Amino acid sequence: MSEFTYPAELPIVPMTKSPHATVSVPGSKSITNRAMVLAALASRSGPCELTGALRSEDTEVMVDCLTRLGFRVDADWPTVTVHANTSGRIIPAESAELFVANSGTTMRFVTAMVALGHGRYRLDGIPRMRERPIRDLLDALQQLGVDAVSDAGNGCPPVTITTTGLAGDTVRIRAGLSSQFLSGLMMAVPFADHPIAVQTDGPVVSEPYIEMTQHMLRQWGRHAPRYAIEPDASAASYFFAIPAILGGDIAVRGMRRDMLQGDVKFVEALEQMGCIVEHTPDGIRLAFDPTGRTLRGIDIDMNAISDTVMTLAVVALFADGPTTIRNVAHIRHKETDRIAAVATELRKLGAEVEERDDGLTIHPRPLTGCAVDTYNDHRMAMSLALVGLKVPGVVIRNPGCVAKTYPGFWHDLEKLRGPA
Ligand SMILES: O=C(O)C1=C[C@@H](OP(=O)(O)O)[C@@H](O)[C@H](O)C1
Ligand SMILES: C=C(OP(=O)(O)O)C(=O)O
Repeated sequence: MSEFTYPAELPIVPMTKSPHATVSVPGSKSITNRAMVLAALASRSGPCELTGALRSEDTEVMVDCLTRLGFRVDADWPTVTVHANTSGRIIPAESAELFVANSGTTMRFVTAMVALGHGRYRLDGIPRMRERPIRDLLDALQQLGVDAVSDAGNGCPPVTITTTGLAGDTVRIRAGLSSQFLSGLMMAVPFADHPIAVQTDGPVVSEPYIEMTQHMLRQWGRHAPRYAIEPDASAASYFFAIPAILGGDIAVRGMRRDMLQGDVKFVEALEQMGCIVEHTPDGIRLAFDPTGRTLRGIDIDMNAISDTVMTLAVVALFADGPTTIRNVAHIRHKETDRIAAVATELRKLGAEVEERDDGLTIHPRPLTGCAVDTYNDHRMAMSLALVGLKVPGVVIRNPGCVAKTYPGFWHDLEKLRGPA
């Protein structure tokens, strides 16, 4: 991402006034990457123009993968056009070497997608991607007659998919480590040349993403000539958290309670802590008036909205009692082990944190600013920055890691301060 460059360390300057602002966030990563996959798979029926797409590392690797697979994709961000596929094959290329950096959606969705093709495809990513699970998806593809293997034999990328298309009429898949295995399979099977029933085996994490996939498949039908992408609800969580910490109010344009992204429910967690949520025709406004009151600590199951765990953990530092976050064991397999990472960094800032296999309890304590590590995790960086808006001396290491889903984050945060 050449548009934004950041130093190795970014000191966060506290905000001296409570903000009163309306902000816009970029398009949803999850919807952008699903829309590109569906547009490509449906492109034998015609082209598709996506509007409001997110430009970030996770979506640029998706464009690159589709291009290497022989699809014609023009990215004129935030508009992406997937041209008609006239190759006569569902996956135009018969072989490809694909690199997904650390994009879980791209790795899992494209692995399922290429299984529809005829040929041999290899997918790899950065070292952390080589530690992120994919075995359950490979097992499902094997049931459908595909030679789908983890090259190192450890159930993680790189993966090699050798295929002549999907065979069989039923498949069972586990999605207890990541819902992306199931979403990827659900997007691929409707494009097989015969019906295939998908069944789940055991619990499914991050359920709202499955609903998103189902909903988008219905919206697509055989082919969608145009598709508008919602703004990113996970990105909005950082802005909603600011008035919870500093008082004031922030509205995020385009947020709606009925949007496709489950993470819009993050505002309900803040509401439980004592914030006021207002739904307007333009978006959602979050307000908190700290005069004469404090934020309440809460006990919450965040399985459905786990990308916002770190945002909530940071807000919890400023509550009047402990906050317990439960049922998110799967976030140990994301950009980093997020339970361990957030516990370590919040302790550095002075909080008392109890870490469990599937969550954590944060006990607010007096905080002292310091340099914090972000583990090359965009959400660690964006969440920890919020501490620095209140506590002097917070320095974010490797702030550039926000490029994974929100390259303009630091710029948008700065805009909140208004003219100097
Ligand atoms: O399907 C998706 O778009 C996503 C699903 C979630 O992953 P898991 O299912 O691995 O929890 C989420 O964390 C990720 O950011 C995006
Ligand atoms: C977990 C995330 O991404 P992914 O799994 O798509 O890499 C995220 O964006 O927080």
